[in-house]
Amino acid sequence: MARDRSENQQYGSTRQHEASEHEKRDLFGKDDSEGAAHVSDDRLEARSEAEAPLISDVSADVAPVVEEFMGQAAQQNEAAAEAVPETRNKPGSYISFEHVSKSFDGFVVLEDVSFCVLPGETLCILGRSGVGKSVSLHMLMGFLKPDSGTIRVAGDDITSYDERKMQIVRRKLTMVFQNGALFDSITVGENVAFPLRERGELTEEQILQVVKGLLEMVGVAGMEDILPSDLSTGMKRSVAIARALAAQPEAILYDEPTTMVDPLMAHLLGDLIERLKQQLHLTSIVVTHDMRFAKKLADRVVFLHAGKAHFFGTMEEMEKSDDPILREFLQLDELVMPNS
Ligand SMILES: Nc1ncnc2c1ncn2[C@@H]1O[C@H](COP(=O)(O)OP(=O)(O)OP(=O)(O)O)[C@@H](O)[C@H]1O
Repeated sequence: MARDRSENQQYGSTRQHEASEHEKRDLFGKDDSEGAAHVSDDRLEARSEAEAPLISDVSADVAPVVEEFMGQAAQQNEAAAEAVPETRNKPGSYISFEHVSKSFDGFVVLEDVSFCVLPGETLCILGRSGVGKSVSLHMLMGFLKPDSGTIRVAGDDITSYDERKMQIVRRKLTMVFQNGALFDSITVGENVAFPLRERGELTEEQILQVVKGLLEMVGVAGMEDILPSDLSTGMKRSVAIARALAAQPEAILYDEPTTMVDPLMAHLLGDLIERLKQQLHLTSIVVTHDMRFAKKLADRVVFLHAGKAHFFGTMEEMEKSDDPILREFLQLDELVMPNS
């Protein structure tokens, strides 16, 4: 791995996080529109900082089972990182796009695009509307195929994989869609239990415990019996993250996680994604328009523009760049989202 893992909070730490009264007041003092009304004080308290151990949000009655489940996930992700072959004595990428091109009916969306994501790293894909950010995620998931170029996941060239082989890749790589893509006719609990039941490794009692713990972890405790249609947009995304975690993936792709949620919910989702990265060593790709979100999460960013990967590097490098296209994008963002 590129980064010293000892710096990262290991999953299952016993350090308990307690938000100070001051921190709590700060959170509630912020602009609080639609989604915040659905989030209780208790949930916010335990999740007000990215470094709070995930297990600290889980009830004592289910903590042992959840801790074992998440410990397995963390170990699996470390092993996956080790298994990626090195490239010229450097850590190999977990995900890579190599000279990828994609057109629809002659309309070029991506042309010779290359970027990579190291194991355990978070890459943000940035760019204006219609530049191919979602198309890139859909190609990674195998919903679309590139016209040319190579896409690799966990060291394997998946470019020409058929649906059967892609189903195996999707056990390692899962996507959290903007609308959550939950099954509307079954409850939140059944949605999260779905991947656990498919794997068939846990007893029914353990499944219910893991579901309860995962929902607590993502900030929607006690929502097991609710239908997805009764949840706010932000809560649907939280449940979608819980369902993704239930599948114990090695990497998660997030499509616009902060679109259509209020600033507080965006902050909570950002903290959650950060904690999953630090504590489960999950590799992540986040498509976002939200530069503050990208600054908070990204190890590196790829900026798509006019079909090309116009920039690929750290956020700091992007902000320092005097490239006129990057400057225009960053200035537009400052106009749209002035510092509060
Ligand atoms: N299945 C498809 N068939 C035809 N055109 C498509 C298909 N999927 C995407 N496109 C086109 O590809 C272009 C890029 O779409 P994409 O959804 O990746 O944009 P984006 O960068 O994610 O934009 P936004 O930020 O607005 O979501 C758009 O012009 C879109 O209409």
